[in-house]
Amino acid sequence: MAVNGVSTDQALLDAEHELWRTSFSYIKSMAVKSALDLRLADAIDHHGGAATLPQIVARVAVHPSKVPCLRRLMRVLAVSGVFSVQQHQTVLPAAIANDNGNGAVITNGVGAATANGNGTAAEPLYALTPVSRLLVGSRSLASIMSMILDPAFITPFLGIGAWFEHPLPDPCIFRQQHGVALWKMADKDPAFDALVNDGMVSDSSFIMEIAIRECGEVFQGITSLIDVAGGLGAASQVISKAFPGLECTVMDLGHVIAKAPSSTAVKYVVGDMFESIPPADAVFIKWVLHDWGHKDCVKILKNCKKSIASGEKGGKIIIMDIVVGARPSGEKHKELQVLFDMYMTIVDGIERDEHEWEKIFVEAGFSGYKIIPVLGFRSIIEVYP
Ligand SMILES: C[S@@+](CC[C@H](N)C(=O)[O-])C[C@H]1O[C@@H](n2cnc3c(N)ncnc32)[C@H](O)[C@@H]1O
Repeated sequence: MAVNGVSTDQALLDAEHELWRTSFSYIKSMAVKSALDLRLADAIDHHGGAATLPQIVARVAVHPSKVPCLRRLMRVLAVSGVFSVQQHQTVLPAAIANDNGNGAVITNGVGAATANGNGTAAEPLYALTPVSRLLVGSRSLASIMSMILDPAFITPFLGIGAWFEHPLPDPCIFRQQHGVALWKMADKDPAFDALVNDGMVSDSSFIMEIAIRECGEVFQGITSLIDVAGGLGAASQVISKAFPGLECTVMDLGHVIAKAPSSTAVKYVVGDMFESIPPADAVFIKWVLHDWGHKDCVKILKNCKKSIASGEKGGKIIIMDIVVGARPSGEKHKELQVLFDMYMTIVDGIERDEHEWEKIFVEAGFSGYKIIPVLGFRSIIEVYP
């Protein structure tokens, strides 16, 4: 707060606090990355969803010399809401119990325990929260988070200041950093390809089950669906299970389709969405258009329109992507949507508001659209020819 135009000390300290918090946000990201690398959530899950530090240490690959530091990592993850922490009475080894009988904090090698003088101590108990529950089990988001936090995806952002300052020839910061476009790198480097594809599978497996529950009606009444740039087809696998009568085909680049699962109800075809898209009643296109600029999106959607023109029923495009500010939950998700928009500079992509989407649809020759904002920070958009 300012008094006569001069900030009070409290206002200065509050502002300093915010500046540090924002500048230190990357420590939270790196703590999540450590949790993923060490599989901390799995270790806690193994103990029924809550575990002491010694129990966690017994299940993760932490070097003994780093064990004392793990408590500090757990504390960051706890203040970030990834885990919760409670005190838990534990019987102390005799040497420790005798060492300190006055309730002072002592360290037993893996964390801080408070001795209470009767041979027991309050040992922190770390528990899974709704956030870390998303990192365990069959619908885990661990792979997509590992992808986002991989050095290949982080390092381009270290040069973002210079990217803004200079008229660099390349609008794409990934290519600027790595000398090759993301999808080209995926083609050439199998480990990177697996990182991307597995990440996408984890995201699709998670969000598509919710999509089917929240707005499954968008897939009703169509008999064939082409999942454009569908990766390894996790989204189509979920759709196909929910609608067994619906013939689902995934189209993607050759190096992706080569790794697609075989013997499933879903078909896979190699194709380039900038060239042509096989005919179907409806096109599904998830988390693709935000990778591309306006002109490229118009081109892709024109090809989508040609695909459904030859289909018999349905005749629509089903887009899953962010619509920045889409109501009713626009304000709640605005921060994440804006962060995503900045993030998409990695491939010279963009997150669009309704107006920007509409311009693309009109230019691609579509007559109408409907935004269904029921997927958290993302929406489904139905687009009609
Ligand atoms: C962000 S991923 C999305 C994958 C999938 N739709 C999902 O959400 O899980 C983008 C996909 O676009 C594919 N892709 C890139 N360029 C393509 C092109 N020209 N034609 C077809 N697919 C392409 C990539 O191989 C990758 O699988």
